[in-house]
Amino acid sequence: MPSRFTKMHGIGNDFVIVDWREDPPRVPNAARVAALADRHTGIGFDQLISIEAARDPSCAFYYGIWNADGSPSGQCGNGVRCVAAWLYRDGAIDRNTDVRLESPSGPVTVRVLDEGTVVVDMGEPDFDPASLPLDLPAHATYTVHVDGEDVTFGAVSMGNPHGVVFVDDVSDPRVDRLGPLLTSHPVFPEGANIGFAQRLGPDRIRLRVHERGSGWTRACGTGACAAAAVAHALGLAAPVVAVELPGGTLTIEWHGPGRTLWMTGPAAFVFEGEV
Ligand SMILES: N[C@H](CCC[C@H](N)C(=O)O)C(=O)O
Repeated sequence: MPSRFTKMHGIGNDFVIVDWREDPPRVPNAARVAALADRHTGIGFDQLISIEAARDPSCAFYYGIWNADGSPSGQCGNGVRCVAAWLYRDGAIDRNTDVRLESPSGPVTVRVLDEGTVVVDMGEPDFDPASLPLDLPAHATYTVHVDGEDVTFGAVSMGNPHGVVFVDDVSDPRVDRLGPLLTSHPVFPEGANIGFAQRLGPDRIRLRVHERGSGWTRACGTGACAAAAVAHALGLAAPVVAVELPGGTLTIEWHGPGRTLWMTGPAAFVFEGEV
């Protein structure tokens, strides 16, 4: 990978952004990504994100996403806000203007409100187990046996797979135990990001997410979208929900099937670097 990078974060979910717009598409070496993600011996990040030339001519740019262990992801909600803020600061896109960007799982539309706030049309949440992928027949919720107990979750794809477990208290040690076990549970053949959601009211959810490939993160944008979508689908949430993650709060708006979902939140620059 080229040596220059920008360190950014979206409510504490941190990224190394690399500019590969002039380069042919490539897949970074997983071991190299994992070495750079190491917080003691590398740069440290939850996800590596590349900005590349669009492959879909209807989109302005493409972005690629790799987890801290080097595995690829189809989508990243906090990351796409950082990509939009990066492109705006670079002069490549305008503010208050809808711009289509191409993710590995298809297009999303971003609008930079100012350099630090971005709203994203994340597309329609997909509850089809086949597209998650989830190795169970379609249902509103699913129950699996994990570590001696039955755990019930809702599941949705936001371009990447999510399971959402409603709990009374996200700080319960049970959450710490179940996160890694569910992420790698055989019902998710490609793994999943697992959100533990505490409903604080119809318009407020507290959430912690154990991410596939990156572990516990301070925030997961697609996890916030997934929690709000599952809560709305189960009749537990209003269309506009504030999702409180350990690193900050995102606003998620979804009006139900046939509609796309909107995520609004911050994007922050940390430093420029070279390796
Ligand atoms: N942190 C990201 C999600 C990364 C998802 C990744 N862990 C996966 O393998 O799907 C977000 O803000 O949406």
